[in-house]
Amino acid sequence: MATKTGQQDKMMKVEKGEYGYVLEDVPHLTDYIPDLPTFPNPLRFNPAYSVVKQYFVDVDDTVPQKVVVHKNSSRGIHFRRAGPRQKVYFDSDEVHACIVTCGGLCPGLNTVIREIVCALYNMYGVTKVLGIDGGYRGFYSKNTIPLTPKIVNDIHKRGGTIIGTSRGGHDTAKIVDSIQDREINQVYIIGGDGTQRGAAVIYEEIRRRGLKVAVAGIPKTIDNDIPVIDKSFGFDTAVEEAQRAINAAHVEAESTENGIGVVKLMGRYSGFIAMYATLASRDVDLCLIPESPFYLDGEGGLFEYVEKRLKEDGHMVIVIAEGAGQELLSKSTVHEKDASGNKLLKDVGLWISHRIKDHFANHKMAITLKYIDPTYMIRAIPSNASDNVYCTLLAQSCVHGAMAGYTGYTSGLVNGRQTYIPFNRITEMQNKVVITDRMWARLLSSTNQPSFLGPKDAVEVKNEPAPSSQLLESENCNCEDKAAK
Ligand SMILES: Nc1ncnc2c1ncn2[C@@H]1O[C@H](COP(=O)(O)OP(=O)(O)O)[C@@H](O)[C@H]1O
Ligand SMILES: O=P(O)(O)OC[C@H]1O[C@](O)(COP(=O)(O)O)[C@@H](O)[C@@H]1O
Ligand SMILES: [Mg+2]
Repeated sequence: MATKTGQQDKMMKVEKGEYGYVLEDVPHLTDYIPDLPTFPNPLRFNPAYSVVKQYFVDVDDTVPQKVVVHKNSSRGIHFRRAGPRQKVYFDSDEVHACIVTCGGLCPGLNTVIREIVCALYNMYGVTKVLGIDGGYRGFYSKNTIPLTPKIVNDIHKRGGTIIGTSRGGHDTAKIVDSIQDREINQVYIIGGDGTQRGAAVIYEEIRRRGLKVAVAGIPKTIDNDIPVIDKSFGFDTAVEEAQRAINAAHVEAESTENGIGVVKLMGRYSGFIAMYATLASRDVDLCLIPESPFYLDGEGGLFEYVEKRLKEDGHMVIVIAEGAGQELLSKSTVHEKDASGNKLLKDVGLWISHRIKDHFANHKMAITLKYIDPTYMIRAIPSNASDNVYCTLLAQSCVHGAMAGYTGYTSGLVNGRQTYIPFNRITEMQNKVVITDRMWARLLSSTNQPSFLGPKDAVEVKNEPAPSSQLLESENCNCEDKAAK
């Protein structure tokens, strides 16, 4: 995985305070363009917002990364609180914004686009907003789409992204040339870990050229593998939609003798969708994710467990994340890659279905197995009600930040508060299910599945340093170690 570039290291803004307080701050246009003029925030006169007490965020407001503390804990890492500021660094007439969506689809993309456009128009009186057609490469190879509140009015009811998306094709110099040529001064970039890495280098190049252009990211991925943030938008919608496939698998399985329903869900490197869909459903007997290796044959293996379940219940449901068990499918360490450099996966759902069928055929036990692959159906849909609200807050926070002159940040929810997070914190690692955490233990206890760990493996896994995961209890978060450094 790519990590911090030398440039990013140099540009990190870290401020320390009393009792171990650390602010991992985001860049501001005035860091490299001194004496920029400021303007009073037009929201002062907005009838909807002017009645709110303390509507503007205090310049010193920050949000802690870790909220579970002990009496003597140090205060730890904080991020700048998102929201409107008293002063803005762009005159409304001067703003020329653009929006781009990159990477795989995710429910809520259209809602985020809609709400960025509406926030710019309705809150800040901005009237020039462009959609970049088809992801990063659209900056230099395609036409743009003018975006107005009228054009985006109904788009949140549709899946996908009205401005298109793509993988690959990131040429930083050409993208920044295009931003300069079109006189764009606010760039809103919606995408996952790859996209945010791309945004970080675009920001660096813009800063190198000394341009007054704010670069703001909004994290997107249904895999929910972006670190630091509580969860990514669209994740809830995807988990909800996955229930339909699991229900179908359960109905098919329990309607026949020794019925097995297998459902494959997305999750390239992390099993959050599979884990949450399983926990929500209660009909799942076995959930397999990339973070938890498993084996098929012998004592404590998958076949033994399937046989036990069939003998006890007469049917079972298996949920498998697409990235699970890839090492069993192919011993090769050379993988095909997509245009963005992501590993292309083999179909583990089909593979496991065949292996289970072969096993029971060899053991002369009749089973009926149905394999359901709803992969793209759970992401090519509009976002649900709660994701819609979440997308709105993310989009508005992102716009407030750019208007206030912040740049080089991703907007994200941290412990229920909107924040601005420096790009490097989003791109330096990936969020994963922690299999020594309580959430995975809850799953094991709800499915009754084996952990596939012998006593020796269990001790080893327990002793491994735990990666940080915002969806999980914070004692497994390694943020404190970082703050202490
Ligand atoms: N390390 C990187 N540096 C610059 N651009 C990148 C990097 N990784 C990915 N990108 C660009 O980001 C875009 C989306 O990346 P991708 O991995 O497909 O999706 P996601 O952002 O959802 O993870 C692509 O256009 C890709 O070229
Ligand atoms: O077929 P595609 O479009 O490459 O998408 C497949 C991948 O997209 C994802 O849904 C999410 O990936 P990104 O977050 O990188 O966009 C993965 O779970 C899945 O492996
Ligand atoms: Mg990705």
